Amino acid sequence: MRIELQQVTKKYDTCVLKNLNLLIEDKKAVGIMGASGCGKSTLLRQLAGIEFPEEGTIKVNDTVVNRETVQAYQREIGVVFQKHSLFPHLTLRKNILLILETIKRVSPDAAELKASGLLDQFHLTEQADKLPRHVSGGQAQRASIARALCTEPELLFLDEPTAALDPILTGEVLEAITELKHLGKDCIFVTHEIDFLKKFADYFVFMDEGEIVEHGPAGLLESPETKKLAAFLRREE
Ligand SMILES: Nc1ncnc2c1ncn2[C@@H]1O[C@H](COP(=O)(O)OP(=O)(O)OP(=O)(O)O)[C@@H](O)[C@H]1O
Repeated sequence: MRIELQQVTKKYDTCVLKNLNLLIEDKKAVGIMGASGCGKSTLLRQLAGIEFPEEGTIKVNDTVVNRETVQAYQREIGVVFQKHSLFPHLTLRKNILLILETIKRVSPDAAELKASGLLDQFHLTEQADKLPRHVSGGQAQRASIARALCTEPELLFLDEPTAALDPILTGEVLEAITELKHLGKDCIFVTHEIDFLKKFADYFVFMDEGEIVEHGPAGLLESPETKKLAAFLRREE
């Protein structure tokens, strides 16, 4: 994937992203890390076109992400949030079928086949016909990942997908995320799971108070240049 940020500024009550500049090329899995409240999820939302910055330009692969391009762009990406975003009144299977039939406009038979394949891949066959509230948080989150994949996006955004889970379910979901790599999907991943990130990501972005303090490939975590990143990594150990 290729990500380019030029002078990106996002304000709510205060300035949350402060003049971000970044160029990442030819990476498969980018991890965004930093202390709570530093702006990681806000950056991810701008990259996914869920919100737009007040200033600056965001380019992901060949698309300048803005209000004009966002509709087509969002058909090409998948997003998984902290808490699963499944429709509560639909079974796991129907959550996937709905997306396939309405967004991808595939025939009911083809949709059934695709949904069953994805549910099987994420070890959810036994839960396929249950409602989200009748499965575990980890299973629901795995179903969210399966649903995000059903439109066959090349690029997936994951915003702390394990934040709401206990350690066992976290392990389960992280395993499912590892699958994404085998599937050849590009991922942009916000997480507190630094150990997992070390194994998963091939590029790291470290943020602090709305700024990108350091970014680079794996060596970044072994020999941080700034005291801020060194301190952050010590705290996370
Ligand atoms: N919709 C919003 N309206 C107002 N302020 C917001 C909004 N979303 C985020 N913020 C504020 O922006 C700052 C950055 O939040 P963000 O969620 O991006 O941080 P984060 O690094 O992802 O944090 P965490 O790791 O705790 O999820 C915080 O101070 C937060 O309170």
